Amino acid sequence: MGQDWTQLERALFDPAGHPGRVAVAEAVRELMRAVATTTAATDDELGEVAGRLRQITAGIVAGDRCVRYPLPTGPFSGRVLGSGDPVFGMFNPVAGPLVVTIEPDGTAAGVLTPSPLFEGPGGAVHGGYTAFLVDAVMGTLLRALGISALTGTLSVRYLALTPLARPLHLSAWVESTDGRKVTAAARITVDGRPTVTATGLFIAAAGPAQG
Ligand SMILES: CCCCCCCCCCCCCC(=O)SCCNC(=O)CCNC(=O)[C@H](O)C(C)(C)COP(=O)(O)OP(=O)(O)OC[C@H]1O[C@@H](n2cnc3c(N)ncnc32)[C@H](O)[C@@H]1OP(=O)(O)O
Repeated sequence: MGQDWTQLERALFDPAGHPGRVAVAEAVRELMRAVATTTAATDDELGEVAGRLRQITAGIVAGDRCVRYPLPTGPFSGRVLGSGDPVFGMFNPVAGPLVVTIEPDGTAAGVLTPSPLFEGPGGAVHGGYTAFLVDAVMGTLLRALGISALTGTLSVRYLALTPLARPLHLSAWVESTDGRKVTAAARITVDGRPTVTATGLFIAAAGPAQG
C-alpha cells in the first residue's frame, strides 16, 4: 500500500481547522436524536422548541450542496476522515459518523453504533440503512485502492436482525476484478455474529476519477 492516509487527510482535510463546523454537525446530530426519541417533552414544549430552532436556522445561509473536500484517489491506507459525505462526513449531521480504516492488506474495517433514528422493524436497524453502510464501506475501499467506480449492482443478504445501540463492525474486501468490473464483498458483525453480508459489482470509470 502506498502513502499513509493520515498524511493525505492532514493535507486535504484537517477537522482541527474547522472546529465550529464539526461541532455544529455533532450538536445537530444530538438534537435529531433527542427530538426523535424524547418522551419527556410535551407537544406544546416541542412546538416552542421548533420556533427557536427556526430562528437559529434563519441565521444560517444555506447552500445547495454539502460542504465537502474533494475526494482523494488512492492507493492509501489508514483512517479515512470524511467531510460532507453522508456516511462518514464529520461536517454532515446525518453521517453516523462511520469510522473506516483501510488496512495494509487492502481490506477495509469500519465501526459505527447506529443511532435510533435508523430503527426499522423489530427494534433493529433498518435494512436500507445497513445496505447503505455496506455499499459505502465497499465504495470507500475501492477509492482507497485507487479505483474510481460506481455501484452497478448491490446484493444484500440479511442473516439476522442487526441490533440498535451496539457497535457494528464492518469489513470489506475485493473478491475479483474483470476489466472495469470489480466485485467487492462486505460483512456486518455484531458481538462476533454476522448479521449482514453483501456483494457489490462496481463499474470502474472509463475516464478520469470523479470527485
Ligand atoms: C480513499 C477513500 C476516500 C473516501 C472515498 C469515499 C467514497 C464514498 C463511497 C461511497 C460509495 C457509494 C457508492 C454509490 O452510491 S455509487 C451511486 C449509485 N450508482 C449509480 O448511481 C450508478 C448509475 N449507473 C451508471 O452510472 C452506469 O450504469 C454504470 C457506471 C454503472 C455503468 O455504465 P457504463 O456505461 O460505464 O458501463 P457499460 O454499459 O459500458 O458496461 C460496462 C460493463 O459493466 C456491466 N454493467 C454495466 N452496468 C451494470 C450494472 N448496473 N450491473 C452489473 N453490470 C453492469 C456491463 O454489462 C458491461 O460488462 P461487459 O459487457 O463488458 O462484460
